[in-house]
Amino acid sequence: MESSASNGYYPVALRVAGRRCVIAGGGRVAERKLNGLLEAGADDVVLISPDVTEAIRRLAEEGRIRWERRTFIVSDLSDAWLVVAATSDRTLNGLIAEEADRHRLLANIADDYERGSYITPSVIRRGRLLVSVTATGASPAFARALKDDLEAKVGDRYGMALDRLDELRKLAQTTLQDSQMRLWVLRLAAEEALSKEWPESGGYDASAWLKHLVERVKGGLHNEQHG
Ligand SMILES: C[C@@]1(CC(=O)O)C2=NC(=C\c3[nH]c(c(CCC(=O)O)c3CC(=O)O)Cc3[nH]c(c(CC(=O)O)c3CCC(=O)O)/C=C3\N/C(=C\2)[C@@H](CCC(=O)O)[C@]3(C)CC(=O)O)/[C@H]1CCC(=O)O
Ligand SMILES: NC(=O)c1ccc[n+]([C@@H]2O[C@H](COP(=O)([O-])OP(=O)(O)OC[C@H]3O[C@@H](n4cnc5c(N)ncnc54)[C@H](O)[C@@H]3O)[C@@H](O)[C@H]2O)c1
Repeated sequence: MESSASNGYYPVALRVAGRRCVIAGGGRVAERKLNGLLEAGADDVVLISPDVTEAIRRLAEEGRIRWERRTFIVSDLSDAWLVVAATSDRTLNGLIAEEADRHRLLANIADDYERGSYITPSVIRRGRLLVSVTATGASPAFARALKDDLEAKVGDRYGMALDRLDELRKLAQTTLQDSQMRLWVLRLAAEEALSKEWPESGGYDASAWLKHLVERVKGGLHNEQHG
């Protein structure tokens, strides 16, 4: 198989805030998946397990999640949008996989990932930037090691650059009517932002940057026409 051939996974970034996420199980794996959901802004998490780790117990006490101290039942899926099956009961995890498909829910099955509809990548977050790495089940340890390696290369400055690009893009959308010009300007801005060392504070002016980019694009067009 060619290395570029499909590995059977379609990457997405999910908006979990305001959507019910149900976790079955309260061990080490459930805790890791829970932390991932909370980092992503999940605010309606129900975790069902007769016992939980210390960290999960604390999150429940703080009101960040709802912990139901009992065994999981299939009807727990009825209000769910996403489910994580992370119990030590293989039969139950398999049943959750089947029921999740019947209910058209996104499901992560921790002990048998091929039965679930999604797997969890290893992630780097820098403000608006989200880099996610997955070895699609071949080696979770490799996904983590590659993420650690990339982490050193993806600096905090990317987060700041994206805040500025966001501001610039909004300004360009309201002030540049010519869509071709807008496209060139935004592509050039992205290139500049990637290579630029931004000053930590001050010295940033979206209008001035936009003006400079428009001039660069016009300069390039001028050269193309006369070159
Ligand atoms: C990335 C990460 C995200 C997260 O969990 O948040 C994640 N596993 C992480 C760590 C990790 N997990 C395991 C080890 C031990 C070493 C090893 O086995 O390699 C380590 C390493 C460690 O702990 O350092 C054991 C393990 N994992 C799975 C199984 C069951 C199976 O294969 O069926 C078993 C065997 C259980 C057993 O033997 O009993 C399954 C999955 N684990 C996945 C994700 C999904 C695909 C990942 C991919 O390939 O990209 C997938 C398929 C489904 C899913 O869970 O979504 C997170 C690192 C987060 C970070 O730190 O950045
Ligand atoms: N996907 C991954 O990243 C990954 C990594 C390691 C292990 N695993 C697998 O994930 C599973 C969980 O691993 P762990 O280390 O968290 O195990 P664990 O034994 O620490 O935790 C299991 C949890 O399941 C709960 N549980 C058991 N039966 C239940 C039921 N009927 N209803 C609700 N909760 C129930 C227990 O109370 C406990 O909290 C195992 O099958 C393991 O092989 C997956």
